[in-house]
Amino acid sequence: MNALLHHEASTEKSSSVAAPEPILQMKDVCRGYGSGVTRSEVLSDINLEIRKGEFLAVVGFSGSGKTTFAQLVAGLIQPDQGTITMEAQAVTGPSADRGLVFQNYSLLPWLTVRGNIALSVNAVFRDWSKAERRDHVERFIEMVGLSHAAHRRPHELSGGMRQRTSLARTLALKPKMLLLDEPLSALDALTRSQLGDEILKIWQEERQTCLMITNDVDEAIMMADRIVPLTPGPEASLGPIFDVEIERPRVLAELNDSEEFKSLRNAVTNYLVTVRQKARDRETAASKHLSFRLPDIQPQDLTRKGRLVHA
Ligand SMILES: Nc1ncnc2c1ncn2[C@@H]1O[C@H](COP(=O)(O)OP(=O)(O)OP(=O)(O)O)[C@@H](O)[C@H]1O
Repeated sequence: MNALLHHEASTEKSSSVAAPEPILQMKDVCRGYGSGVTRSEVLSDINLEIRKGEFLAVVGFSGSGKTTFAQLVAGLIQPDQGTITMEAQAVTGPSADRGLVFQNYSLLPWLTVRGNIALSVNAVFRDWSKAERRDHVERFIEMVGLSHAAHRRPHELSGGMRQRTSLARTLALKPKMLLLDEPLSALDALTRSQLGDEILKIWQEERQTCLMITNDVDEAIMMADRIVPLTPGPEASLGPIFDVEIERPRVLAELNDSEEFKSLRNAVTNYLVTVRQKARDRETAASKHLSFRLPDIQPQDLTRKGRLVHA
């Protein structure tokens, strides 16, 4: 496999240079939904260490379990098996330490941009003075470039502006770790790339740990230090980690001509396509062993006189 492929996600064995200490660890995590015959195992044997200060991207196909993964890390749902720890503390519920930005903004429609951000800031930083909180809110509105629209309500904003508001609201809580669950997927290509650049800029300034979930390999390479593919479900697991050693700042227009970028994109995409094909082959092979027993019934001639059914 490709030289950029560093190591298995499940085996964070040390190399000669010590890796930065992990902020979050997932050990043997499994998670499914339902019970009995309707039970489906979504994630299986997830092992991962997220390093302090890094930008890690999890890439997977639609339906593989990416949102389930993000919700587990956020503490919104619990593993059926295995453990998740952040700075040696078990993750047992949501925390202001892990700020989640969803793909569908989740803003309160009756509050303005400023009001949506202030609501969270006031709830979390209760011991701050009013003036401190107000300045803090304004700083984050400015950081995401929304000062001109701070008085507008969500229905008066474009999709990109709503996502910026949602990002500012989460960033303003100063989480140790930022969880981005397909934050750009609902946006058009131009807004997507602009907001992607802004997220990177903020990440570089604030040096928070960032975990982004995406189905877009190019976006992952553009933004991340490391990429982990999520294999197709059911029982999705993590594949090998790919290191992204392309220098920052990365400019998408320039990356398209970069051999390093193309080779990494091929390596990640080929890995995902190959595991998906293997999963499909397994399904096809399994379905061949299924035998259906037809009911023992005699066909009846419904056209016989007196029995013809007219529509
Ligand atoms: N609350 C739930 N109850 C039952 N099944 C669920 C639930 N949430 C997700 N699933 C199932 O788990 C699987 C993975 O869903 P999930 O949303 O985690 O995937 P995803 O990779 O984020 O998908 P997409 O990219 O399409 O948003 C799907 O088959 C989905 O139907």
